[in-house]
Order: sequence, then C-alpha cells, then structure tokens
Amino acid sequence: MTDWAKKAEDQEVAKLVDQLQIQSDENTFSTRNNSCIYDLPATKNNEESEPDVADPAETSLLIKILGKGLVNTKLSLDIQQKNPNSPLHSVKTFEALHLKEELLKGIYAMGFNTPSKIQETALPTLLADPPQNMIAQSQSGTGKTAAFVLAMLSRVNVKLNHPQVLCLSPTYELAIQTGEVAARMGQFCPEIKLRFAVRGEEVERNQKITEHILIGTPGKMLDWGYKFRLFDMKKISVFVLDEADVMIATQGHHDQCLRIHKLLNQQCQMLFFSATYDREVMDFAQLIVTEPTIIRLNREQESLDNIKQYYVKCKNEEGKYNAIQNIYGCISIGQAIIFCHTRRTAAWLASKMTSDGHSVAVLSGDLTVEQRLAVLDRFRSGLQKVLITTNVLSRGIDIEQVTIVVNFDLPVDIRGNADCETYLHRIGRTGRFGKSGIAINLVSGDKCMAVCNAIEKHFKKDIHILNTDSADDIEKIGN
Ligand SMILES: Nc1ncnc2c1ncn2[C@@H]1O[C@H](COP(=O)(O)OP(=O)(O)OP(=O)(O)O)[C@@H](O)[C@H]1O
Repeated sequence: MTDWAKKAEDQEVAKLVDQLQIQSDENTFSTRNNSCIYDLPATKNNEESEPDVADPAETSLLIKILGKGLVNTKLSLDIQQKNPNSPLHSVKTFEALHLKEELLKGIYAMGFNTPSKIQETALPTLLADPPQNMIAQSQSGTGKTAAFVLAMLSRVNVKLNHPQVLCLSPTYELAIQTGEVAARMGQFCPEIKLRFAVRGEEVERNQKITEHILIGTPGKMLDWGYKFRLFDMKKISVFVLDEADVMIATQGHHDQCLRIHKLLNQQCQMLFFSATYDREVMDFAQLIVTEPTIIRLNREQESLDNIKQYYVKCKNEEGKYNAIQNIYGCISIGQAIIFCHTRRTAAWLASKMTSDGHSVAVLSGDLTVEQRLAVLDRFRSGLQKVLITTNVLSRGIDIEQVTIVVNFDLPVDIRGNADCETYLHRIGRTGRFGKSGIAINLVSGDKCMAVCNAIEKHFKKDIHILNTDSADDIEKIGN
C-alpha cells in the first residue's frame, strides 16, 4: 500500500492548481497582468459558432480538483427501497458502522468526524451482509467517493491474493483521484493492495495480478480481465461504477461496462454512484443491477427563492453589450458570471470588454482542463471579478462569492426552446449555501422574450423587468 499510496500522491492531478503556468497558445489565449485576453481568431470555425457543451467527465474532474471540503447539501435524499432485506437505518457516527479499527483510523486521519448525508444513508446498506446492490445519487462533493471507497476497503479478504474489487471511472484522471482517496483511507491497512488499471500501467506477460483492488478505466480493465486473463472476473465480489451517468451515456464506455458486467458472477455486489441520473440512465442501471437499493436526490426541493431574477430588453447584441456596460459597476462589486451560448460570443464579449478596460476572465470549451483550472483558480481567488463562460461551466462548479449571474444569451435547446434545466443550473451558480443572488437575463427580439416567458412560467417565479438606463433600477441590483 505504501508504494501505491506514494504513486497516487505523486500524480500531478491533485496539485494542478498550484503548479499551473498558463502557456500562451498561438493567438487565442494569453495572460497579461493576470487577466486572460482573447483575440478573436481570424477565421470562424464551426465549433466556435455552435453551442458550447461541457464534457461531463472533464466537468467531474474540475469539480473534484476544485472541491475544498464537504458540500452540505440542502436537498434531501429519497430512499427507494427495492430489496426488502436492505438495512435502511442510518448511522450518525462512523463507529456505529462497526468498521475495522484501521479503517476508522484512516477516516479520522482524513479529518472526517461524522458521516455526510449520503454516507449516513448509504453505508449501512453498502456494508450489510449479505451484500446489497445499490444505485445512489447525490450532488457533487457530498461524500460519495468516500462512501464507496470505504465499502471497497471493507470487503477485501487479505488472505486471498487476487483482485476482489473493481472500480471503474470514465477517465484516467478520475481513476487517479479515486485511487488517492482509497490510498489515504486505507493508509493503516498496509496489507490491502491496490492497483491502477489505466493507460501506462503494464503487467508482465504470464503474470497474474495479485492486488485486491483494481481502480481504472473500462478499456484497460477489459484488456486485463478478459483479453489477457490476468485475473479472474468471476472472483470479483464488489463492482463499483463511479460517475455512472457518464459511463452509461458514453457509447464506448457503455458497451465496455456491459461486457465487464456480463463477465462478473451473479453474487457480485453492484454499486452505481453518480451526481445525476436522467431517466434513460436510471432505466439502464435498473436493468442491469438486480434488486438495488436506490438512493435519489429530491430535485423538487431545489428552489430559486433566494435568487432575484430580472430581464433587460435589448435591441440587439450591441444593446446587450451596452446593458453589460451599464451594470458593470454593480456586478463587479461582488463577482459575476456571464453565460454565452457559443465560444465565439464568449470570445467576442471578452475581447470587447477587455478593450474597454474591464478585467475579465474567459472560460470555454476550447481550453484544456489545466487552463480551465487556472482560470477558475484566479477567479475564485478574486483576482478577476467577472467570468465570461458558456454551458461548459453551468453545472456543478461552486464559487461561493458569486452574487450575480448574467445570461447574455438565454439557454435554449437545439430547437430553440427554453432549456429550463440549464437555466436552473446556471443561475444556481449564485445563491449558493442559502445566500441571496441576482440573475439578469438579456433579452433581444420576440423569440428571446418568448424563451424568457417560458422560463418564468416553468418555475412559477416572477422575472422582473430591469431598465439598465435607469439609475434607480441599477441601484436595485447594487443593493
Ligand atoms: N464525512 C466527511 N467529513 C468531512 N469531509 C468529508 C467527508 N466525506 C467526504 N469528505 C470530503 O468532502 C469532499 C468531497 O467528497 P467526495 O469526493 O467523496 O464527494 P463526491 O460526492 O464523490 O463528489 P463528486 O461527485 O465530485 O465525485 C472531499 O474533499 C472529501 O475528502
């Protein structure tokens, strides 16, 4: 374990934020005096003028790296019991779980005193005998990884020298992150051996894998377990699918996970964890996990009560820009995020604001994960007050001090209809942790007004008109 733990710690991922040095990348990204300045590329390409979308695996990685401590969710978890044998009591202490003493020591050494909501709900079922299957959902940063890692470590029989636990992640970096948690939590259990099944890791020919826990990506896991028969899939007793939504929704991963799943034996404990599940993903999960205990987030409780919403009528894009100019003084008192539909609009807006002397950061899908981390890190530390972005940032990334969200473009789906879910995610970037926040929607044209009306109707919450030419109105948002 010690070597392995060291290896995990050597990985650069967790230290990216500290180590990053932004490199100038041709003419598209440069840093001057801590501000990122976009120069519009000379030629348009399709990606820039199409809606910018987030890669869910990259978003998960960003959230994990940026996450500092536990997020205390306001939303409750619904337990939908399927298996009558499931022990559905919850625990208020880690002691009540009757864990091995070494594991308890590991938990405390990580600074955990009491279980989080998902942990207190899931752990009794995860650790129950006979083992129970589970499909669990809880927001990012609420302690899911720690919950299933504890289950993985608890199930290992160290007397058997072969893999017993498989944990699949969608990417190399996410697998490394999970491995780091396992290494830390198991630091007092030196007899438990872990191994990464990721690119770059090789096993000598004709050698069998003897480590107890394998954490990796589906392709490598299939190679090792099926193609090269380096371990016996039938001897796996715990199978964890982390980021289940990404795994199931991504075609290649989906097929590989299914193949792995088919090679496991019927008694293997199946654990699926994710921050979100849309209906298709949940249907699929329920199809392949027998009699699961299902823990789900109660989304209906999500409310916009503490966010005041406004719309500003604008003639055209220039009009929207003028509105931003008018409110800039207010929005830069706290911190603001401005959402655009495409990378191109984000780049145009950033360049225009920069040339007008405003210090803005910009983050869109053409930046690497490292560049995004650096931008977010500067924004979170307050070096820049305004962040211009796209849907790449709409979900999951919390920046506590954001007080204003501006929709330069309202979120729409491919048919041009209101995308209410994305709207909720975007404006949910403010008003975190019960604080009050402001959302300002820039509306130009009848179509856009119809989208704004549809959003208002959907959430049954008033969106008030704001005249950015009126000092009185500006004062409203300033206070
Ligand atoms: N019981 C606890 N007490 C204190 N801190 C905790 C506890 N459980 C987890 N944490 C910490 O909270 C942070 C988030 O936990 P974790 O990564 O397990 O969440 P997650 O739900 O898996 O997030 P994601 O959806 O991003 O994968 C981590 O820094 C972790 O060390």
